Amino acid sequence: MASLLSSWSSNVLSLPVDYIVPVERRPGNPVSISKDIPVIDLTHATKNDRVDIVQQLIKASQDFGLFQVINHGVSEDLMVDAMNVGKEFFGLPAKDKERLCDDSTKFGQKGGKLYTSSGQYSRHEFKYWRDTLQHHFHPLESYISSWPQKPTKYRDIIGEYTNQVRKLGMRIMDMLYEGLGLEVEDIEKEFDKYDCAFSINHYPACPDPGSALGTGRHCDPTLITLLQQDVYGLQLLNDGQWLGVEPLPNAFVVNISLLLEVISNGKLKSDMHRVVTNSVCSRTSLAIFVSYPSDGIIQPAKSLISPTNPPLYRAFQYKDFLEFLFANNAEPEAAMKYLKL
Ligand SMILES: O=C(O)CCC(=O)C(=O)O
Ligand SMILES: [Fe+2]
Repeated sequence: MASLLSSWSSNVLSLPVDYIVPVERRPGNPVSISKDIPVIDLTHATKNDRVDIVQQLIKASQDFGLFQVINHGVSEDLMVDAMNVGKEFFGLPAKDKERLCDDSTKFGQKGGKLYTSSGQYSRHEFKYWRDTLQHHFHPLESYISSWPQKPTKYRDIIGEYTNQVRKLGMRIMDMLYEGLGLEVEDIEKEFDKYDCAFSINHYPACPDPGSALGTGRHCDPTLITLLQQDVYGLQLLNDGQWLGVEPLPNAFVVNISLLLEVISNGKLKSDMHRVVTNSVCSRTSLAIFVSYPSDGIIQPAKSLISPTNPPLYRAFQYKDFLEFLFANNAEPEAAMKYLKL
């Protein structure tokens, strides 16, 4: 297993050659922060304004495949604590982290992963400038004992954070289904079937941001992803143009992901995004991925299909799709070819 970037990157003055991205994949001209990406206030989402908010969510999902939400109900203090604990984790001495990179630890056996660059380190022709800690969290009692023990507050804070953000994800899914006209009897029951994962991504300051990437362009293979970010770096491809996603205090970025594009039969679009680095400071992001269990069958919702609205995507078992993505380096074009009829 390759050594974590956060254990050595502060000792290098120039970008190691295996991190140099081919010219056509480099960040290119500076991308400015877009003021067009919708920021949706959920304050009154349970009251009279709900219909209006649902419409805003659907429109943003169609126009950008990405939006931000504010006044979402997740405690702001908790957001600060979770971000701090994520930073502290990557600031730990190398020996405390590298232990978790070994799959044979309790952490690895429970499906937790700590890796550098991407889950496919050895297969990539170049490396990404990032480290990631990822693990499951629901139901909490099944996973918490395998989570990192350092920082000492990690389990308490991330346990409560994932619980609250999962609930927010559930509310957003509920509203998106409502906007699509999909009947879901009991979102809480439905959501209990959903598989959720949590990631902390850490992108140290980079000696040559123009030649490197934090995360390559991709669409998430989930239903939705909720993301908290502290420093600029996330970019969204919209109408062939990269747009910068503004880091807003106390906001969550919500990505519409591939499974929701399929279920909505293309009514909602998954967004393609990437992460660029900077030379001044590190960047940390916290992500909650909401998706199906791997044995689930994904297909366009029956109620959205009619003779005039034929299915545009095929039915597939989620785990087959994940295997396909793995074999194809998560290339967005290959993913679309797999999904579309
Ligand atoms: O760090 C970010 O802002 C985004 C990371 C990401 O796209 C992912 O983990 O899927
Ligand atoms: Fe992503």
